[in-house]
Amino acid sequence: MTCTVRFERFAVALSDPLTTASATITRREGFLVRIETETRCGIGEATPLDGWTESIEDCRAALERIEDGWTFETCPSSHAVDAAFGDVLRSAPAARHGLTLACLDLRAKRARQPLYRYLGGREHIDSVPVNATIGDGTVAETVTAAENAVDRGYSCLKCKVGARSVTEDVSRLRAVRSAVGPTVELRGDANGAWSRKQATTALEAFEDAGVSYVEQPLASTDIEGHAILRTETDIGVALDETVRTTSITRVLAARAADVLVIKPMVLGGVDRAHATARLARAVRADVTPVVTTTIDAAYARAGAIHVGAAIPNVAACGLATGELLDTDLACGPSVTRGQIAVPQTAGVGVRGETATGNSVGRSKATDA
Ligand SMILES: O=C(O)CCC(=O)c1ccccc1C(=O)O
Ligand SMILES: [Mg+2]
Repeated sequence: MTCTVRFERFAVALSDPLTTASATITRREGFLVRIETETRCGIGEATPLDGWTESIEDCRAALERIEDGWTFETCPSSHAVDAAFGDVLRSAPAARHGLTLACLDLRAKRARQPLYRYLGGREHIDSVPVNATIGDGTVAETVTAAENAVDRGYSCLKCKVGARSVTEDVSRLRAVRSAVGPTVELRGDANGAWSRKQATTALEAFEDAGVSYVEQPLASTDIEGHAILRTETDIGVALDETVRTTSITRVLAARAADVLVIKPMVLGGVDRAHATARLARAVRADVTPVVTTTIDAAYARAGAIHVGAAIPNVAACGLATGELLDTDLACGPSVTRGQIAVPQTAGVGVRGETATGNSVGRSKATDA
C-alpha cells in the first residue's frame, strides 16, 4: 500500500472587505492538503488567519515537516496523525485542520458516509440554519446589508460591532431592528473591543433593539468580566476569542458564556470542533454551541457545515461566509431561506476545480 500527502498554496479574495473591531479581512490564503492512496483521494484545507491561528509561514513550515516525515502506508486516523506529528501540529491549528480534514474526507469516503455521519451525526440532516455576516459600516450601509440579507431569506443576522463608538453601534442595531421587523434574530460581535463599562452600556441599549446575544464583548482573557456581564442584562454572552486560548472546561465552570463559538480552523480540526461542541452540551445543556468559519474556502466551509450537522438541533451558525468571497476553490454548498445545504455524498462532499482551473491537487502548484 502507498499513501502520500501533498499540499498546494491558494488565495481567494473577498468581494468586499469585512471590517471588524480587530481587523479588516480582504483576502484569504491557505493550503489545500491532499492525501492519496492507491484507490482514493482526500482533500483538506488549511487557511490560517492572523491573530487566530499560526501565520501562513508557520502553517507552510508545519505542512512541509509533515510531508517530509510522512511514512504512513494507509490513511491515518487523526489520533495517529497526532501521535506522529503532535510536536509539529500543537502550535499549528490550521495545518492540523487541513491535514485531519483530508484524512477524514478519505476515511468517510471509504466508509461511504457523508462526513457528518462519519463524525457521529445520528440522523439524516438536509441543512443547517445560518446567520448572515454583516461587517462594520455606517448606519445606512448596515441597514442596506441587513435588508439585502433578509430579502435573500435570512432570518438571523450577525452584525459586527465595536469598530466605532457604542453610541453609533446602538444606532446601527436600532436602525436594523426597525428595518427588518421584530421576528429576525439579531446578534452582535464586538471581537473583544469593549471595556467592562462600555459593554454594560452597549448591552443595556441593545436590549430594546432585541439583540439575542453579543459575541466577545470583552477581551479574551476577561472570563470573570463576561460572567458578570451575563447577570446584568437579558442579552446573552457568546465567547469566541476566549475559546481559542482557554480550555472549554474552565469557560463552562466559570459560567461565563451562554453561547460558545466553535471555529474548526482555530480549534485545529473538525474532529476537535465536534468534540468541543459535544463536551459543552454534555457538561451544560443550557450552553449553545454555534459553529462558524474563519472566512474559509469551500473545503473548510464544508467541513464546518458537517460539524454543525453532527450537532443535534444546532442553532443558527456562522457558516454562510462563502457569499463574502469573490473567488473560491470550488462550488460550495448553497444557502436557501437561511439554511445551508449539507453535502450528502461520501466524505466532505465538495467536488470541483480550483479557481485557477487546475483540477484540485492534480499537481503541486507554484505559490500564489
Ligand atoms: O460568525 C460568522 O457569522 C462568520 C465568521 C466571523 O464572524 C469571523 C470570521 C473570521 C474571523 C473571526 C470571526 C468572528 O466570529 O469573530
Ligand atoms: Mg466572533
